[in-house]
Amino acid sequence: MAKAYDHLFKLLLIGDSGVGKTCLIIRFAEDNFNNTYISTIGIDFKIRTVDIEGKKIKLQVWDTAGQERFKTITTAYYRGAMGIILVYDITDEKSFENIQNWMKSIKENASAGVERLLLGNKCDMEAKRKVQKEQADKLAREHGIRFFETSAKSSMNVDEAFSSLARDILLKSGGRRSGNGNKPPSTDLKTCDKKNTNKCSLG
Ligand SMILES: Nc1nc2c(ncn2[C@@H]2O[C@H](COP(=O)(O)OP(=O)(O)OP(=O)(O)O)[C@@H](O)[C@H]2O)c(=O)[nH]1
Repeated sequence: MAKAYDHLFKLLLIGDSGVGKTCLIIRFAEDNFNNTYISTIGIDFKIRTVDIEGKKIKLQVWDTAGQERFKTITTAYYRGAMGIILVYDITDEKSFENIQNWMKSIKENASAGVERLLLGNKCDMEAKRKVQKEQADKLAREHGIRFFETSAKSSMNVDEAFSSLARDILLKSGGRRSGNGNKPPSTDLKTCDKKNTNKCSLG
């Protein structure tokens, strides 16, 4: 049987607790949104295959817990990631200030040359905005990475952000990556149950 995809890319979302990492992944993978907040415990992933430059790219998107107490578990997953998405909440200045710490954590734990992307989430909450777009634009420029403002709630820029990261990885790899390159700790596991558990089942 023909392979259902040309490339498998592993992406990882990091950022403070509550910025909307899980919601962004759910919007991207399932086109859904829930206002209820259940903090992620440990790590989880979802899958969606997208078409980029005529190639079928299977994206395995890993969700990390933002809480400090899970740091040892979550940083162990940085190494196998081909792309890391740093998320802050545009209504929460502290989550933006902490991006510098998350950048440092990437430097310490991820593979050299990992593609990075900055997202300012919850851009549907304009009235509560604390972080100006220009500040984030500047930070992204300083680090030489792309930046989008997104809303997991309204869908704004969610597909665009994931696709742009996947495209950058594809271009960087020259389309040479095989399906099982950079294997993450549980890449042979196909499904994970919902948030709040870190249990995966064999696919
Ligand atoms: N208005 C609005 N609310 C959002 C958006 N994204 C997430 N939220 C809300 O923010 C809260 C936290 O979202 P999560 O996705 O669970 O946050 P997280 O970053 O995964 O948090 P941890 O698992 O603790 O690291 C939830 O109540 C969501 O409904 C968004 O784009 N707009």
